[in-house]
Amino acid sequence: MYDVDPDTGFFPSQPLRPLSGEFSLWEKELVEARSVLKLGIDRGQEAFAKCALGEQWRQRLRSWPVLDVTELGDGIRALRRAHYVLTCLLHFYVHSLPPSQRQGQTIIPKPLAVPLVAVSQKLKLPPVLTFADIVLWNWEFVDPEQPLSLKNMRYVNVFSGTDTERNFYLLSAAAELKGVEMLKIIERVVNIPCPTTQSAIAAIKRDFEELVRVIDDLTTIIGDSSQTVHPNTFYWAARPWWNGSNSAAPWVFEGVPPSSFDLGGASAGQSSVMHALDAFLDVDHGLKQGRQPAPSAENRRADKGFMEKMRRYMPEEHRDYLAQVQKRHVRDLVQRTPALREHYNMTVAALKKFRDIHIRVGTLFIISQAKSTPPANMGTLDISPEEGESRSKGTGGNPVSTLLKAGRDATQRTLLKDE
Ligand code: HEM
Repeated sequence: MYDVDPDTGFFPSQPLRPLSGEFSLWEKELVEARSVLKLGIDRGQEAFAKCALGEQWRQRLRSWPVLDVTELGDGIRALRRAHYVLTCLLHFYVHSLPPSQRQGQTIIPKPLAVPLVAVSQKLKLPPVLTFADIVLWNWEFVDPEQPLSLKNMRYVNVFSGTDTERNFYLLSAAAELKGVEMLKIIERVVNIPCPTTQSAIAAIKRDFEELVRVIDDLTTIIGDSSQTVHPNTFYWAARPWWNGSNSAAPWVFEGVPPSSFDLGGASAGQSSVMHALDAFLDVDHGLKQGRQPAPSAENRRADKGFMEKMRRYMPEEHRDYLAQVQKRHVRDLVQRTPALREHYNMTVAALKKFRDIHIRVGTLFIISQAKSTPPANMGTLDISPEEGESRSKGTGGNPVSTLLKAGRDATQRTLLKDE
Protein backbone atom coordinates (compact mmCIF):
# COMPACT_ATOMS: atom_id res chain seq x y z
CA MET A 1 0.00 0.00 0.00
CA TYR A 2 2.82 2.41 0.86
CA ASP A 3 5.31 0.72 -1.47
CA VAL A 4 7.80 0.20 1.35
CA ASP A 5 9.63 -3.11 0.99
CA PRO A 6 10.62 -4.95 4.21
CA ASP A 7 14.08 -5.69 2.77
CA THR A 8 14.80 -2.72 0.51
CA GLY A 9 12.75 0.09 2.11
CA PHE A 10 12.00 2.88 -0.35
CA PHE A 11 14.03 1.15 -3.10
CA PRO A 12 12.04 -1.15 -5.39
CA SER A 13 13.12 -4.73 -4.67
CA GLN A 14 14.13 -5.19 -8.33
CA PRO A 15 15.54 -2.57 -10.71
CA LEU A 16 13.01 -1.01 -13.09
CA ARG A 17 13.17 -2.74 -16.46
CA PRO A 18 14.04 -0.69 -19.61
CA LEU A 19 11.06 0.33 -21.75
CA SER A 20 10.49 -1.65 -24.92
CA GLY A 21 8.71 -1.19 -28.27
CA GLU A 22 8.55 2.37 -29.59
CA PHE A 23 9.69 3.69 -26.18
CA SER A 24 13.09 2.05 -26.64
CA LEU A 25 13.93 5.20 -28.66
CA TRP A 26 14.14 7.11 -25.34
CA GLU A 27 16.29 4.39 -23.77
CA LYS A 28 18.67 4.33 -26.73
CA GLU A 29 19.05 8.12 -26.82
CA LEU A 30 19.71 8.22 -23.09
CA VAL A 31 22.63 5.83 -23.53
CA GLU A 32 23.89 8.01 -26.39
CA ALA A 33 23.48 11.20 -24.32
CA ARG A 34 25.95 9.90 -21.76
CA SER A 35 28.71 9.68 -24.34
CA VAL A 36 28.12 12.89 -26.30
CA LEU A 37 26.79 15.54 -23.90
CA LYS A 38 28.72 17.85 -21.60
CA LEU A 39 27.46 20.78 -19.52
CA GLY A 40 26.66 23.77 -21.74
CA ILE A 41 28.83 25.98 -19.52
CA ASP A 42 31.83 23.62 -19.86
CA ARG A 43 34.60 25.22 -21.94
CA GLY A 44 37.13 22.42 -21.64
CA GLN A 45 38.78 20.56 -24.51
CA GLU A 46 36.60 17.45 -24.23
CA ALA A 47 33.44 19.57 -24.28
CA PHE A 48 34.71 21.42 -27.32
CA ALA A 49 35.47 18.16 -29.13
CA LYS A 50 31.94 16.86 -28.43
CA CYS A 51 30.14 20.09 -29.25
CA ALA A 52 28.92 19.07 -32.75
CA LEU A 53 27.75 15.61 -31.65
CA GLY A 54 25.87 17.20 -28.77
CA GLU A 55 24.11 19.62 -31.09
CA GLN A 56 23.13 16.72 -33.36
CA TRP A 57 21.70 14.84 -30.36
CA ARG A 58 19.56 17.82 -29.36
CA GLN A 59 18.39 18.35 -32.94
CA ARG A 60 17.43 14.70 -33.20
CA LEU A 61 15.42 14.96 -29.98
CA ARG A 62 13.47 17.93 -31.38
CA SER A 63 12.43 15.81 -34.36
CA TRP A 64 11.33 12.70 -32.43
CA PRO A 65 7.70 11.59 -32.76
CA VAL A 66 5.50 12.64 -29.83
CA LEU A 67 4.81 9.22 -28.29
CA ASP A 68 1.47 8.46 -26.69
CA VAL A 69 2.13 7.35 -23.11
CA THR A 70 -1.24 5.64 -22.73
CA GLU A 71 0.54 2.82 -24.60
CA LEU A 72 2.70 2.36 -21.47
CA GLY A 73 -0.37 1.19 -19.55
CA ASP A 74 -0.99 1.97 -15.89
CA GLY A 75 1.65 -0.29 -14.37
CA ILE A 76 3.59 1.71 -11.80
CA ARG A 77 6.97 0.22 -12.70
CA ALA A 78 6.75 1.16 -16.40
CA LEU A 79 5.49 4.65 -15.52
CA ARG A 80 8.32 5.16 -13.04
CA ARG A 81 10.86 3.93 -15.58
CA ALA A 82 9.39 6.42 -18.08
CA HIS A 83 9.69 9.24 -15.51
CA TYR A 84 13.28 8.27 -14.84
CA VAL A 85 14.26 8.07 -18.52
CA LEU A 86 12.41 11.23 -19.55
CA THR A 87 13.69 13.36 -16.66
CA CYS A 88 17.26 12.20 -17.34
CA LEU A 89 16.77 13.15 -21.01
CA LEU A 90 15.28 16.49 -19.90
CA HIS A 91 18.25 17.36 -17.70
CA PHE A 92 20.70 16.23 -20.37
CA TYR A 93 18.90 18.40 -22.90
CA VAL A 94 18.56 21.55 -20.78
CA HIS A 95 21.95 21.57 -19.11
CA SER A 96 23.90 20.73 -22.26
CA LEU A 97 22.40 23.72 -24.11
CA PRO A 98 24.99 26.44 -24.71
CA PRO A 99 24.08 29.49 -22.54
CA SER A 100 23.42 31.50 -25.75
CA GLN A 101 20.45 29.19 -26.48
CA ARG A 102 18.91 29.69 -23.01
CA GLN A 103 18.36 33.41 -22.99
CA GLY A 104 15.08 34.59 -21.48
CA GLN A 105 13.57 31.12 -21.38
CA THR A 106 14.43 27.46 -21.90
CA ILE A 107 12.13 25.70 -24.34
CA ILE A 108 11.57 22.00 -23.64
CA PRO A 109 10.74 20.49 -27.05
CA LYS A 110 7.33 18.87 -27.53
CA PRO A 111 8.57 15.26 -28.06
CA LEU A 112 10.03 15.42 -24.55
CA ALA A 113 7.62 17.85 -22.87
CA VAL A 114 4.31 16.17 -23.77
CA PRO A 115 5.05 12.58 -22.66
CA LEU A 116 6.99 13.75 -19.59
CA VAL A 117 4.14 15.92 -18.32
CA ALA A 118 1.61 13.14 -19.04
CA VAL A 119 3.65 10.50 -17.17
CA SER A 120 4.30 12.89 -14.29
CA GLN A 121 0.61 13.65 -13.97
CA LYS A 122 -0.20 9.94 -13.82
CA LEU A 123 2.39 9.46 -11.06
CA LYS A 124 1.53 12.74 -9.30
CA LEU A 125 5.20 13.72 -9.53
CA PRO A 126 6.63 16.98 -10.89
CA PRO A 127 8.06 16.86 -14.45
CA VAL A 128 11.63 17.28 -13.24
CA LEU A 129 14.47 15.09 -11.97
CA THR A 130 13.87 13.94 -8.38
CA PHE A 131 15.86 12.03 -5.74
CA ALA A 132 13.76 8.97 -6.66
CA ASP A 133 14.96 9.19 -10.27
CA ILE A 134 18.66 9.52 -9.51
CA VAL A 135 18.93 7.30 -6.43
CA LEU A 136 15.94 4.96 -6.05
CA TRP A 137 15.35 4.07 -9.72
CA ASN A 138 18.78 4.52 -11.31
CA TRP A 139 20.55 1.24 -10.52
CA GLU A 140 21.01 -2.30 -11.73
CA PHE A 141 22.24 -5.41 -9.98
CA VAL A 142 25.87 -6.44 -10.31
CA ASP A 143 24.70 -10.02 -9.71
CA PRO A 144 20.92 -10.39 -10.15
CA GLU A 145 21.00 -13.64 -8.17
CA GLN A 146 22.09 -11.79 -5.02
CA PRO A 147 19.99 -9.45 -2.84
CA LEU A 148 20.23 -5.66 -3.00
CA SER A 149 23.23 -4.24 -1.13
CA LEU A 150 25.72 -1.43 -1.70
CA LYS A 151 28.19 -3.92 -3.18
CA ASN A 152 25.59 -5.49 -5.42
CA MET A 153 24.27 -2.32 -7.09
CA ARG A 154 25.64 -0.27 -9.94
CA TYR A 155 24.42 3.26 -10.76
CA VAL A 156 23.57 3.55 -14.43
CA ASN A 157 22.93 7.14 -15.42
CA VAL A 158 25.83 9.30 -14.28
CA PHE A 159 25.44 12.69 -16.00
CA SER A 160 29.01 13.88 -15.53
CA GLY A 161 30.56 10.41 -15.83
CA THR A 162 32.61 11.19 -12.70
CA ASP A 163 33.30 8.87 -9.77
CA THR A 164 32.24 11.74 -7.53
CA GLU A 165 28.69 11.71 -8.93
CA ARG A 166 28.54 7.90 -8.81
CA ASN A 167 29.79 7.93 -5.23
CA PHE A 168 27.25 10.58 -4.23
CA TYR A 169 24.49 8.20 -5.41
CA LEU A 170 26.12 5.36 -3.47
CA LEU A 171 26.34 7.54 -0.38
CA SER A 172 22.65 8.33 -0.67
CA ALA A 173 21.94 4.64 -1.27
CA ALA A 174 23.87 3.78 1.90
CA ALA A 175 21.55 6.13 3.83
CA GLU A 176 18.48 4.58 2.16
CA LEU A 177 19.61 1.05 3.05
CA LYS A 178 20.29 2.13 6.64
CA GLY A 179 16.75 3.43 6.52
CA VAL A 180 15.45 -0.13 6.17
CA GLU A 181 16.48 -0.82 9.80
CA MET A 182 14.95 2.50 10.84
CA LEU A 183 11.61 1.70 9.17
CA LYS A 184 11.39 -1.58 11.08
CA ILE A 185 11.91 0.24 14.39
CA ILE A 186 9.33 2.89 13.53
CA GLU A 187 6.80 0.22 12.59
CA ARG A 188 7.36 -1.63 15.89
CA VAL A 189 6.91 1.52 17.99
CA VAL A 190 3.83 2.89 16.25
CA ASN A 191 2.11 -0.50 16.26
CA ILE A 192 2.83 -1.56 19.84
CA PRO A 193 -0.39 -2.46 21.63
CA CYS A 194 -1.06 -0.71 25.00
CA PRO A 195 2.15 1.40 24.81
CA THR A 196 2.00 2.60 28.41
CA THR A 197 2.34 -0.82 30.06
CA GLN A 198 5.69 -1.62 31.75
CA SER A 199 6.70 -4.20 29.15
CA ALA A 200 5.76 -1.91 26.25
CA ILE A 201 7.76 0.96 27.78
CA ALA A 202 10.80 -1.32 28.10
CA ALA A 203 10.41 -2.43 24.46
CA ILE A 204 10.03 1.17 23.20
CA LYS A 205 13.13 2.21 25.17
CA ARG A 206 15.11 -0.56 23.46
CA ASP A 207 13.79 0.63 20.11
CA PHE A 208 14.83 4.22 20.80
CA GLU A 209 18.31 2.98 21.71
CA GLU A 210 18.48 1.07 18.46
CA LEU A 211 17.26 4.09 16.55
CA VAL A 212 20.06 6.21 18.07
CA ARG A 213 22.55 3.69 16.66
CA VAL A 214 20.94 3.88 13.22
CA ILE A 215 21.01 7.69 13.24
CA ASP A 216 24.64 7.68 14.38
CA ASP A 217 25.41 5.42 11.40
CA LEU A 218 23.65 7.92 9.10
CA THR A 219 25.81 10.65 10.65
CA THR A 220 28.95 8.62 9.92
CA ILE A 221 27.81 8.03 6.33
CA ILE A 222 27.37 11.73 5.69
CA GLY A 223 30.38 12.77 7.81
CA ASP A 224 32.66 10.54 5.70
CA SER A 225 31.29 11.85 2.41
CA SER A 226 34.45 13.73 1.41
CA GLN A 227 36.36 10.43 1.39
CA THR A 228 34.58 9.38 -1.82
CA VAL A 229 32.84 12.54 -3.08
CA HIS A 230 35.23 15.27 -4.17
CA PRO A 231 33.78 18.67 -3.16
CA ASN A 232 35.12 20.65 -6.13
CA THR A 233 34.00 18.07 -8.72
CA PHE A 234 30.66 17.70 -6.93
CA TYR A 235 29.97 21.42 -7.02
CA TRP A 236 31.11 22.25 -10.55
CA ALA A 237 30.72 19.05 -12.57
CA ALA A 238 27.93 16.97 -10.96
CA ARG A 239 25.44 19.19 -9.10
CA PRO A 240 24.60 21.53 -12.04
CA TRP A 241 23.01 18.57 -13.89
CA TRP A 242 20.36 18.17 -11.14
CA ASN A 243 19.25 21.81 -11.17
CA GLY A 244 15.66 22.60 -12.01
CA SER A 245 14.23 25.66 -13.69
CA ASN A 246 15.51 29.09 -12.65
CA SER A 247 14.21 32.62 -12.95
CA ALA A 248 16.98 33.69 -15.39
CA ALA A 249 15.70 31.26 -18.07
CA PRO A 250 12.51 29.55 -16.82
CA TRP A 251 11.50 26.28 -18.47
CA VAL A 252 8.62 26.34 -20.93
CA PHE A 253 7.06 22.98 -21.86
CA GLU A 254 6.16 23.13 -25.55
CA GLY A 255 2.75 21.68 -26.44
CA VAL A 256 1.60 21.61 -22.80
CA PRO A 257 -1.01 24.03 -21.38
CA PRO A 258 0.78 26.54 -19.07
CA SER A 259 0.80 25.33 -15.48
CA SER A 260 2.74 26.13 -12.32
CA PHE A 261 4.77 22.94 -12.04
CA ASP A 262 7.20 22.29 -9.16
CA LEU A 263 10.53 22.46 -10.97
CA GLY A 264 13.09 22.65 -8.16
CA GLY A 265 15.31 19.73 -9.25
CA ALA A 266 16.74 16.76 -7.37
CA SER A 267 18.00 16.95 -3.77
CA ALA A 268 18.78 14.46 -1.00
CA GLY A 269 16.29 16.63 0.92
CA GLN A 270 13.71 14.50 -0.94
CA SER A 271 14.90 11.28 0.73
CA SER A 272 11.94 9.74 2.53
CA VAL A 273 14.31 8.22 5.09
CA MET A 274 15.13 11.55 6.71
CA HIS A 275 11.52 12.70 6.46
CA ALA A 276 10.38 9.49 8.17
CA LEU A 277 12.60 10.33 11.14
CA ASP A 278 11.18 13.84 11.27
CA ALA A 279 7.62 12.51 11.03
CA PHE A 280 8.22 9.88 13.73
CA LEU A 281 9.84 12.31 16.18
CA ASP A 282 7.51 15.15 15.12
CA VAL A 283 10.09 17.78 14.14
CA ASP A 284 8.25 21.02 13.43
CA HIS A 285 10.06 22.49 10.41
CA GLY A 286 7.12 24.74 9.62
CA LEU A 287 7.33 26.56 13.01
CA LYS A 288 3.64 25.87 13.59
CA GLN A 289 3.84 24.62 17.18
CA GLY A 290 5.24 27.60 19.09
CA ARG A 291 8.03 25.47 20.64
CA GLN A 292 10.91 26.83 22.73
CA PRO A 293 13.47 28.33 22.43
CA ALA A 294 11.79 30.77 20.08
CA PRO A 295 13.17 30.70 16.51
CA SER A 296 15.97 33.18 15.78
CA ALA A 297 15.54 35.94 13.20
CA GLU A 298 17.64 33.80 10.81
CA ASN A 299 15.38 30.78 11.42
CA ARG A 300 12.39 32.93 10.52
CA ARG A 301 14.03 34.05 7.30
CA ALA A 302 14.51 30.41 6.14
CA ASP A 303 11.95 28.79 3.87
CA LYS A 304 9.59 27.27 6.46
CA GLY A 305 7.77 25.32 3.77
CA PHE A 306 10.94 23.70 2.38
CA MET A 307 10.52 20.23 3.87
CA GLU A 308 6.81 20.22 2.99
CA LYS A 309 7.73 21.15 -0.57
CA MET A 310 10.37 18.40 -0.76
CA ARG A 311 7.63 15.85 -0.10
CA ARG A 312 5.92 16.82 -3.35
CA TYR A 313 8.97 15.40 -5.17
CA MET A 314 8.56 11.97 -3.56
CA PRO A 315 6.60 9.05 -4.98
CA GLU A 316 2.97 9.42 -3.88
CA GLU A 317 2.98 6.17 -1.89
CA HIS A 318 6.02 7.30 0.15
CA ARG A 319 4.33 10.63 0.84
CA ASP A 320 1.30 8.70 2.13
CA TYR A 321 3.57 6.56 4.30
CA LEU A 322 5.06 9.67 5.92
CA ALA A 323 1.63 11.17 6.51
CA GLN A 324 0.46 8.05 8.37
CA VAL A 325 3.63 7.93 10.54
CA GLN A 326 3.05 11.56 11.45
CA LYS A 327 -0.52 10.78 12.52
CA ARG A 328 0.74 8.31 15.15
CA HIS A 329 1.84 11.24 17.38
CA VAL A 330 4.74 9.48 19.10
CA ARG A 331 5.88 12.76 20.71
CA ASP A 332 2.46 13.13 22.37
CA LEU A 333 2.74 9.56 23.66
CA VAL A 334 6.13 10.37 25.20
CA GLN A 335 4.74 13.54 26.71
CA ARG A 336 2.07 11.47 28.45
CA THR A 337 4.62 8.81 29.48
CA PRO A 338 7.52 10.46 31.39
CA ALA A 339 9.43 7.14 31.57
CA LEU A 340 10.06 7.45 27.81
CA ARG A 341 11.24 11.05 27.82
CA GLU A 342 14.96 10.46 28.29
CA HIS A 343 15.13 7.87 25.50
CA TYR A 344 13.05 10.00 23.16
CA ASN A 345 15.31 12.99 23.83
CA MET A 346 18.43 10.88 23.19
CA THR A 347 17.00 10.05 19.76
CA VAL A 348 16.19 13.69 18.98
CA ALA A 349 19.71 14.66 20.08
CA ALA A 350 21.17 12.08 17.67
CA LEU A 351 19.16 13.60 14.82
CA LYS A 352 20.33 17.07 15.83
CA LYS A 353 23.91 15.81 15.69
CA PHE A 354 23.25 14.45 12.17
CA ARG A 355 22.12 17.93 11.14
CA ASP A 356 25.18 19.56 12.78
CA ILE A 357 27.42 17.35 10.64
CA HIS A 358 25.23 17.92 7.59
CA ILE A 359 25.76 21.69 7.98
CA ARG A 360 29.53 21.06 7.92
CA VAL A 361 29.14 18.96 4.78
CA GLY A 362 26.91 21.60 3.12
CA THR A 363 29.50 24.27 3.98
CA LEU A 364 32.39 22.26 2.55
CA PHE A 365 30.57 21.11 -0.60
CA ILE A 366 28.56 24.21 -1.48
CA ILE A 367 29.44 27.39 0.38
CA SER A 368 33.24 26.99 0.18
CA GLN A 369 33.10 25.69 -3.39
CA ALA A 370 31.07 28.68 -4.58
CA LYS A 371 34.25 30.68 -4.06
CA SER A 372 36.52 28.04 -5.62
CA THR A 373 38.01 27.68 -9.09
CA PRO A 374 36.32 25.08 -11.33
CA PRO A 375 38.29 21.93 -12.27
CA ALA A 376 40.99 22.77 -14.85
CA ASN A 377 39.50 20.39 -17.44
CA MET A 378 36.33 22.55 -17.63
CA GLY A 379 38.18 25.68 -18.80
CA THR A 380 36.77 29.12 -17.93
CA LEU A 381 33.06 28.49 -17.38
CA ASP A 382 30.43 30.40 -19.30
CA ILE A 383 28.21 31.54 -16.39
CA SER A 384 26.11 34.71 -16.18
CA PRO A 385 26.28 36.68 -12.88
CA GLU A 386 22.63 35.71 -12.07
CA GLU A 387 23.40 32.04 -12.56
CA GLY A 388 26.61 32.34 -10.54
CA GLU A 389 24.56 33.81 -7.70
CA SER A 390 21.93 31.02 -7.76
CA ARG A 391 24.58 28.26 -7.89
CA SER A 392 25.68 28.95 -4.32
CA LYS A 393 22.11 28.47 -3.10
CA GLY A 394 20.25 25.31 -2.20
CA THR A 395 17.53 23.62 -4.27
CA GLY A 396 14.75 26.16 -4.73
CA GLY A 397 17.09 29.13 -4.22
CA ASN A 398 17.46 29.14 -0.41
CA PRO A 399 20.76 30.23 1.12
CA VAL A 400 22.16 26.84 2.12
CA SER A 401 23.38 27.66 5.61
CA THR A 402 20.18 29.45 6.68
CA LEU A 403 18.12 26.51 5.51
CA LEU A 404 20.23 23.78 7.08
CA LYS A 405 20.58 25.67 10.37
CA ALA A 406 16.80 26.18 10.51
CA GLY A 407 16.40 22.38 10.21
CA ARG A 408 18.97 21.80 12.94
CA ASP A 409 17.29 24.32 15.25
CA ALA A 410 13.82 22.87 14.59
CA THR A 411 15.25 19.50 15.64
CA GLN A 412 16.71 21.02 18.82
CA ARG A 413 13.29 22.50 19.62
CA THR A 414 11.76 19.01 19.44
CA LEU A 415 13.48 18.01 22.72
CA LEU A 416 10.97 17.62 25.53
CA LYS A 417 11.71 19.86 28.52
CA ASP A 418 11.07 19.07 32.17
CA GLU A 419 7.77 20.54 33.28
C1 HEM B 1 27.92 15.31 -0.28
C2 HEM B 1 26.85 15.07 0.41
C3 HEM B 1 25.73 16.07 0.64
C4 HEM B 1 25.68 17.40 0.43
C5 HEM B 1 26.74 18.32 -0.14
C6 HEM B 1 24.37 17.86 0.84
C7 HEM B 1 23.94 19.16 0.75
C8 HEM B 1 22.67 19.59 1.04
C9 HEM B 1 22.15 20.89 0.78
C10 HEM B 1 22.91 22.01 0.11
C11 HEM B 1 20.87 20.93 1.20
C12 HEM B 1 19.93 22.13 1.13
C13 HEM B 1 18.80 21.88 0.21
C14 HEM B 1 19.22 21.60 -1.19
O1 HEM B 1 20.07 22.29 -1.75
O2 HEM B 1 18.69 20.66 -1.76
C15 HEM B 1 20.57 19.63 1.73
C16 HEM B 1 19.38 19.28 2.31
C17 HEM B 1 19.12 18.06 2.82
N1 HEM B 1 19.93 16.94 2.74
FE1 HEM B 1 21.82 16.89 2.11
N2 HEM B 1 23.65 16.80 1.31
C18 HEM B 1 24.44 15.68 1.19
C19 HEM B 1 24.10 14.40 1.50
C20 HEM B 1 22.91 14.05 2.08
C21 HEM B 1 22.52 12.70 2.39
C22 HEM B 1 23.37 11.44 2.15
C23 HEM B 1 21.29 12.77 2.96
C24 HEM B 1 20.42 11.66 3.46
C25 HEM B 1 20.76 10.91 4.41
C26 HEM B 1 20.91 14.16 2.99
C27 HEM B 1 19.72 14.63 3.48
C28 HEM B 1 19.29 15.92 3.37
C29 HEM B 1 18.03 16.39 3.90
C30 HEM B 1 17.00 15.56 4.64
C31 HEM B 1 17.94 17.75 3.57
C32 HEM B 1 16.81 18.71 3.92
C33 HEM B 1 17.25 19.67 5.02
C34 HEM B 1 17.40 19.02 6.38
O3 HEM B 1 16.79 17.97 6.63
O4 HEM B 1 18.12 19.57 7.23
N3 HEM B 1 21.92 14.91 2.44
N4 HEM B 1 21.68 18.83 1.62
